Amino acid sequence: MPEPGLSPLQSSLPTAAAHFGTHVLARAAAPADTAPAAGAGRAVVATPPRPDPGWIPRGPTGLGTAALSLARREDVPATPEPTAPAPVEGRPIPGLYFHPVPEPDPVRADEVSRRIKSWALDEVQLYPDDWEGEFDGFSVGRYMVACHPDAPTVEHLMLATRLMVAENAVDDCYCENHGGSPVGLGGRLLLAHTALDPLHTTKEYQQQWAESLHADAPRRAYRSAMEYFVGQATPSQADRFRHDMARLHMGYLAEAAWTETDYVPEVWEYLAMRQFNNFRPCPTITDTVGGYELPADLHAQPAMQRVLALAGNATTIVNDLYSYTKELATPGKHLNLPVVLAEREGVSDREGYLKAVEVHNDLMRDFEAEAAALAAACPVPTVLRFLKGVAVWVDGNHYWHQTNTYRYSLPDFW
Ligand SMILES: CC(C)=CCC/C(C)=C(\C)COP(=O)(O)OP(=O)(O)O
Ligand SMILES: [Mg+2]
Repeated sequence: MPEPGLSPLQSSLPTAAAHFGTHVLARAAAPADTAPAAGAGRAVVATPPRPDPGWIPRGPTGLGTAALSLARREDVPATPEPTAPAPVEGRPIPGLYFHPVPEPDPVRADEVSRRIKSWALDEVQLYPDDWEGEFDGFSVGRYMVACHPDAPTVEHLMLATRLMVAENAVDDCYCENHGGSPVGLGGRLLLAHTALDPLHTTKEYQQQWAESLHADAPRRAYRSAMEYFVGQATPSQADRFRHDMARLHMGYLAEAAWTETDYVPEVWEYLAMRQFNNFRPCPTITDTVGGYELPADLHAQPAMQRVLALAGNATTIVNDLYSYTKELATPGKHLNLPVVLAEREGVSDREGYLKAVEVHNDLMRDFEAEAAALAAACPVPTVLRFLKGVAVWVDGNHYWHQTNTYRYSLPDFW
């Protein structure tokens, strides 16, 4: 049984780590530019964050071990005075089960914001001038710093940040409101997917393909972000990511097919589509961003796959809830869980929304229970750290949605 006040994951993971006792590597000193430690508060309602419980295995310490660790200090400019954390804006959805996170380190967030803008403008020519406000309003630096508090350096954070921006560019420009359309989407996605999973063909055609990767902003972004990622990830981490992205693209295609035929899926069908059109590619790179590797066979075990699916689903329904009013305001019917519930179960918009909150909460609780069970059954340090990384990503994702008042606002249902 979980201790009172702790989620099942919180209470079982330290136990599992303690089981490993002397095998767990000593904690490496956190770099000066790191955000608050990964032990975010894990209570149901907003409570002050807990300190790092200290059970997350870090890199080796001691004389001569610095070269073994990716967790080096880094050249992020120090602020002369400690910067007071910005107050959290935006209110959480009433009744939503979530865990508050420590305010992301503003120095890191600013540095990631600076580097990502320079990448977007100078390296991949991502957007025209008049999209700048929207790019800034996305606040991707704060997002990624909140989701990856254990990243050893800003460059590790940049791996996740470039991919996040590229993924959103593909969604916006191919599928949604920046010129996207369901018509012809399959062809566009397939060709963009080759920026992640390269074409191997004859010399004659290889060149044309290579040039195509520079033909539009989504492909330039995918190509470049993947090049950086592959430079840091192991081959199996890169392959894991490609698999998750193929899942994502399949989800986009199902959503587009339903839009084209005006089909409103049954609730379970919608949930199946949203399991693929999903944030999953983001938490599953937590080990690469953290500078370690969850071995492929441990990632592939069915219990881990279930945990990842549940985590991805909870994070994605969070998006459906926070983006509900934004999506209502777009032309045509935008599918999200509250809309599908209201239509398919014949309830009011408000009841559909409130039921979607319950679906989310059940997914979150299942995720936490399954993660705790896996941690107890397989208390390997990389498994424990990875599970923690996924849980922290889930919490950081909620934080970003709640606080991104530029992008999201809540409906008037309470
Ligand atoms: C970052 C990433 C892998 C995104 C893939 C899918 C995606 C864009 C989401 C899960 C977000 O959902 P949605 O398209 O509804 O986004 P907004 O509501 O427009 O923020
Ligand atoms: Mg949405």
